[in-house]
Amino acid sequence: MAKQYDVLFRLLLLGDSGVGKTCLLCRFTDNEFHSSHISTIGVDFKMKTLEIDGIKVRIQIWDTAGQERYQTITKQYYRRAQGIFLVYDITSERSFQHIVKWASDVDEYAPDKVQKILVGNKSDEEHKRQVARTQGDKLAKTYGMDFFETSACTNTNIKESFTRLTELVLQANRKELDGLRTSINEELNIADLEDEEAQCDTGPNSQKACWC
Ligand SMILES: Nc1nc2c(ncn2[C@@H]2O[C@H](COP(=O)(O)OP(=O)(O)OP(=O)(O)O)[C@@H](O)[C@H]2O)c(=O)[nH]1
Repeated sequence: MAKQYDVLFRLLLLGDSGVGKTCLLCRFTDNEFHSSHISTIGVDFKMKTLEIDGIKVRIQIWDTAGQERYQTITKQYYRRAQGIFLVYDITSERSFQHIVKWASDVDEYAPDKVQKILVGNKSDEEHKRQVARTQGDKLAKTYGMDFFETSACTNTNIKESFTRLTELVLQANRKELDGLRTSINEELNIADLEDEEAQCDTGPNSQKACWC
């Protein structure tokens, strides 16, 4: 049976309760949007496979509870993440201010190599905006992160932001990736040889054409 994926990465969604982490995930994996807010309890995850540069990347995306009371549990998931979304809600100045706290938790608990991007969600709610796009841009630059304004509601920049973080994780794991490419190529070469051998064995002029 063909391999379903070449590499597996873990991504984590962090941010205050209600910024839309679960909705971002549901939109990305199932193309669904729920208007009700049912707070995540602890952590939950969903999977999706993306193909980047010919590599099938399986991503396991962990959705964490934004509520303070679950922080002890959720922090245990930081250290196994290769990529992190820091999410705020563009209609909540408070959720934007808290990004500093989320980022400092990431510095403390996640691996040094972890890749991060900043996401300002609910961009469809322009009339309620409290955080200017330039503020998001500026903060992202301070941290050296990419920045996306998204809407899980209108499906804006969802695929783009998940793909971008996955690309960054792939780049950061380039060494392992090159090893993977070699083994993929070796597998392909072996498969080619096997095909050739099969043709030699079964071809009509196998005695004449075959050198093996
Ligand atoms: N208008 C709008 N509403 C959104 C968007 N994303 C999420 N919401 C709404 O915001 C509320 C909270 O969304 P959730 O995805 O449950 O938030 P969360 O960050 O996972 O919350 P916790 O699990 O408590 O940490 C829900 O009522 C969603 O429908 C969006 O892009 N636009």
